Amino acid sequence: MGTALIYDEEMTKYKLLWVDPACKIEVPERLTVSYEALVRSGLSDRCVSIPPREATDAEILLAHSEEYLEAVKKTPYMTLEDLKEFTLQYGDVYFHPNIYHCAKLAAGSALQLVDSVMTGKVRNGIALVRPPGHHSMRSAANGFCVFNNVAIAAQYAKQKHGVKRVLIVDWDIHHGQGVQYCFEDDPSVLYYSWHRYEHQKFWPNLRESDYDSVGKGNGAGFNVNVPWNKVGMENSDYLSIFCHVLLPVAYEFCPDLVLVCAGFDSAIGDPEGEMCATPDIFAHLTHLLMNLAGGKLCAVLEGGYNLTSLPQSVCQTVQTLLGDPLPQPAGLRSPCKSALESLQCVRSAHRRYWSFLKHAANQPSTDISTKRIKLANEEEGKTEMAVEERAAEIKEWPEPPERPSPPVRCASLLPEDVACPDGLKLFSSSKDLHPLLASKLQNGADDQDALITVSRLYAMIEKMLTNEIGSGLVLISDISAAMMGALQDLPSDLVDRVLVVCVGKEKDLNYLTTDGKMLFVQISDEDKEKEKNKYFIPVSLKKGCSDTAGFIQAVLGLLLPLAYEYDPTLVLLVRTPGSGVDDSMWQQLIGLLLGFAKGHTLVLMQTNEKVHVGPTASALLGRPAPPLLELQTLDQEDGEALERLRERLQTDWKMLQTTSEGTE
Ligand SMILES: CC(O)(O)CCCCCNCCCN
Ligand SMILES: [Zn+2]
Repeated sequence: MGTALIYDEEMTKYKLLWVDPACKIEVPERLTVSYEALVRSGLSDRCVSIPPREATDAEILLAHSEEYLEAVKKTPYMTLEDLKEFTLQYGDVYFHPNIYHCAKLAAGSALQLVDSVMTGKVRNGIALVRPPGHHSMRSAANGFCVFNNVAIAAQYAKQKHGVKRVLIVDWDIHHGQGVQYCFEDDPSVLYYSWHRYEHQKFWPNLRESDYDSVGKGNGAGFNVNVPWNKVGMENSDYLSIFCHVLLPVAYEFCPDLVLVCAGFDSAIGDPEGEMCATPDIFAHLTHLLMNLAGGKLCAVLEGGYNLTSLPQSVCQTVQTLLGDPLPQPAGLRSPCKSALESLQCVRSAHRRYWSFLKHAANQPSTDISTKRIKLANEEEGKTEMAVEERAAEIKEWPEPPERPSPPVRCASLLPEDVACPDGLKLFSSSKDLHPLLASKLQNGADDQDALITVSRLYAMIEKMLTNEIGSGLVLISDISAAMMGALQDLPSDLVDRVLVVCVGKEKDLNYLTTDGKMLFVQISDEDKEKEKNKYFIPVSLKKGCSDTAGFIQAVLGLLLPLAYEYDPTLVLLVRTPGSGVDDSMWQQLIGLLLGFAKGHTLVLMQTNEKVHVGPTASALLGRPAPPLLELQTLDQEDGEALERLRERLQTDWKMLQTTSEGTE
C-alpha cells in the first residue's frame, strides 16, 4: 500500500497584508518550497496524490464553536481595515480575504488523509497545508492557526471511522495548546507534545504547557508535555525523549491511528525553534511511529520557517513513509542536562499513569519549576537578547545523506524444502568457500557444511554492506554452530560494528568480544547478570520473551537507546528455538531494528522454526507489524530489574540516562 500526498497551490494564496513582526515568517513560500522539493527529488511521483476538499461546517464544529465559525465566515467580505480590526482580538495570527477558504482546505486535507488511511486506500500519508492548526482553540484563532486541523481529524476519525484510540504526536517546536485543551479530559486521545518553553519564557508562555499538565479527570495521563528549557537541543535529545517517554506510553496506549502535528520548526536553522536537530532526524521520528496502529499514520504540516531545513525535513519524512532505508543516525551523544531534567520530570509526572514508567526516578531535587520562578524573578534585570541575534547563530548543516533503495530488498538463504516467501529473493552465492574462511579449512576445520553456511553468510553480509541487498533471512539447522562460526573472530574487514540481538537462550557465548566490534544484547529468561560487560548485555525477563510487556519495555527502554548510540553497520537478529516470543512482537522488533544500519538486518532462525518465516519475511519487507494485543501491565520485578540494569549501564551508554543526577 502506498503513501498519500495532499497538496494544492490554493493554500498558498493568502499572506500577511500589513506589518506585523510576529507573523511575517508565515509565508506562502513555506508550502511551495516543500512541495517543489518533493517534486524535484522524485518523491511526489512515488506518492498517491489525493486532492484536498473543504471541511464542512459540521466537521469544523467538531472542534470549534458556532459563534467562532460564524465570525470567521465573515472575513472574506471584510475590507483591509475590518480584517485588521478582526485580527486584533486574537494573538499572533493574521486574517486575509482568502484565509477562510484555505483554512477549510487545510482541515479538509487532514480529513481526506484520515479517510484514505482508514479505508485502506493508502498505508500512510502527509498533508502539506496552510494555515496550520494546533494553536487554534474552540473559539479563537491563534499562532497563525484558524481551524485546528489535527483536532478536527481526531474527532472525525473517532466519529466516522469508529477509531477507539488516537495518538497525536506533536513534534512542532511550539506547544499545541489548542489540541491540549480539546482533549485534556478525553482518554481516547493521547496528546504528546514537546516544545520550546524556557521556563515559560517562550511563546505562548503558558503555565499549562509544562510537564505537570498531565490531563484532567478521565483524561489524566493522556496529555504528555515535554518542555525544552534551553535552545540548541540535538538529535540525541529528541531520540532519548522518544525512547524513554513517548514510545513506552504509545505502546501501552496501543492506538489504532497515529496523527502527527508535523511542524518542522524543531529542525536546525529555524528562527522560532533555534534547535540543532538535523533534518534526517525526522526520518527516525517517523520510522519509530510507523510500527504503531498497524502503520496507519497521518502527518499534517504545522510550522517550519527556515526555507532550507523545512523542505529537507519534509523530504526525509516522506521518504520514510514510502519505506526507504533510513540514514544512519550518526554522531549521537549524551542528551544535555536540561533535556535530562525535562525527561526526568515528565517521567515522574506520568509514572502513576503508565506501567512502563512506574519505575521512573522521582522528580529532580532542583525541580525545574522552582527554576521557572527564580528565572522569572531575574527577568526584570536581564534584557532579552534580540531574537535576531540568537537566530543569527544559525549553524550550517550537511545535506541529508542519500537513502538509495537496494536492488534486492530482502534476500533469503533457505533449505530446499522451505518455499521462498513472496517478495524475498533466493540468495545464490558461489559454492566455493569464502576466502576469509579458506584459512580455517587449511587447519583442518572439521565441519564442512557448517563452514559452507558461514561462508554464504559472509557473502550475504558483503552484499548488504555494498547495498546490493537490504535485509536477509537465513534458516539454518543449528543456530549455535552458525553463530559460533560466523561470530568467532569475525573478520574485521568484513564489518566494523555488529549489533547482535539474541532473542531466547543461547548457551555458550565464548565468541563475545569486548573491543566494541560487536554489541551483544540478549533477551531471555536466563539471569546472566554477572557475565555482563559493556558489550554484552543480558536482559532477563522472569517469564522470558513471551512476556510482551517486559519484552517491549526491554526493546524500547534499553535496546533502542543502545542501538542509537552504538550506531551499528549491521544488525544480526537471532531467534533461538523455544524463545517463546510471539509473532507480532517479533515483527515489531524487526520493524524497529530496520531503522539501524541503513536497514541491513540479517535474521538467523533455526530450520525447525520455519513456521515463523512468513511473518518474519513480511516485517523484513517493511510491512507494518500488526498492533500488539492489549498489553498486560509490566511485571513489577522485571520492571525493577530493567530499571536497575539501565541505571548500571548508563555510565557506559549515555543514551540510557533518564535523569540529570550525575551529569556535569
Ligand atoms: C504552527 C506554529 O506552531 O509553528 C505557529 C507558531 C506561532 C508563533 C507565534 N509567535 C511568533 C513570534 C515571532 N518571533
Ligand atoms: Zn511551531
